[in-house]
Amino acid sequence: MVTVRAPATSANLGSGFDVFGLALERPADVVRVERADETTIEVTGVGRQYIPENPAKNTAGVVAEELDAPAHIEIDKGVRPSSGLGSSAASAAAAAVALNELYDCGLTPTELVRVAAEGEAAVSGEAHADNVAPAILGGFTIVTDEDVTQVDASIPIVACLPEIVVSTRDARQVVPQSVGIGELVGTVGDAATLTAGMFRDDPELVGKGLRNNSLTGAREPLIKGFDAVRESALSAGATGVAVSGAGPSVLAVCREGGQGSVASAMLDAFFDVDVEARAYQTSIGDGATIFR
Ligand SMILES: Nc1ncnc2c1ncn2[C@@H]1O[C@H](COP(=O)(O)OP(=O)(O)OP(=O)(O)O)[C@@H](O)[C@H]1O
Ligand SMILES: N[C@@H](CCO)C(=O)O
Repeated sequence: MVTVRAPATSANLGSGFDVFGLALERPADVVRVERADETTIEVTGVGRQYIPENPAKNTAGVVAEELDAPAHIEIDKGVRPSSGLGSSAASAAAAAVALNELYDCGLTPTELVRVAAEGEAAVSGEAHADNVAPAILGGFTIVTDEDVTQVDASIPIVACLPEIVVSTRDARQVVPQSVGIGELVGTVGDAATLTAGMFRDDPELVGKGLRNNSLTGAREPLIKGFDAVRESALSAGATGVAVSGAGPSVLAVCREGGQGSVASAMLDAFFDVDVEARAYQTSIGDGATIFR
């Protein structure tokens, strides 16, 4: 039996649609695998009623099929599904790392990212790896068709999750299919600024890189109260705010020790538009961890 904890993640970060991702210290999924003749899945924890136990429809089951590693898989969900915090990716990442260990497959962490991305494809229709990469590798990650690059980074974060459901599949429909040259130039500038900030552990630069972006910004209207929540977070000291992944979570980058006031400002702003929410005061953290 092997048990793995894989963290929640936040993808896109404004300027890095389908490219950037970061691991959060919390929340996380815990997945336990045991060898079996055929794959079965049991789900407990937050939002379990929305998660299929049919292995063909669960990201962890798809990973078991990809690795040809049948197992009884117990998933304890800490990351709410359809949260924008990489819920489906946390299970896929934890299952990939756990099954690689259980069956001694010998895959490298980067190879496991590609396997876990197939689990994501089963639920969102496309094998984007921007959540599974940080869920496995930790820190800040940059995913392209050819490569996965990981950078250790330490930045304070608030991830505010409202009681709204946005599915990744639906949120991908609102992203524009093309952008103009001016927008492209701005996006490259923001992405480069954010990346420099990650290397320097500099919340000011990372926050600047989250600036409003026409691709990921197209999702803001799907989140009731988004503009007010962003303004409140910035007034409370956040250096930048963006939709987390496909939403509805809202990510705020904070200065050292600034998470408390930013979290409470974001919760108040959601409350003012009658939306219940919870805020994780966290920071960029480690990837999947095996418990022996
Ligand atoms: N193990 C799993 N954990 C969570 N959701 C799963 C799992 N397997 C399948 N799903 C399905 O995936 C969907 C949730 O994935 P989705 O990508 O929409 O949310 P998310 O992972 O929280 O968001 P994002 O990718 O934007 O961060 C739900 O429909 C859920 O039923
Ligand atoms: N890059 C993905 C992340 C969500 O899974 C998207 O924004 O659709």
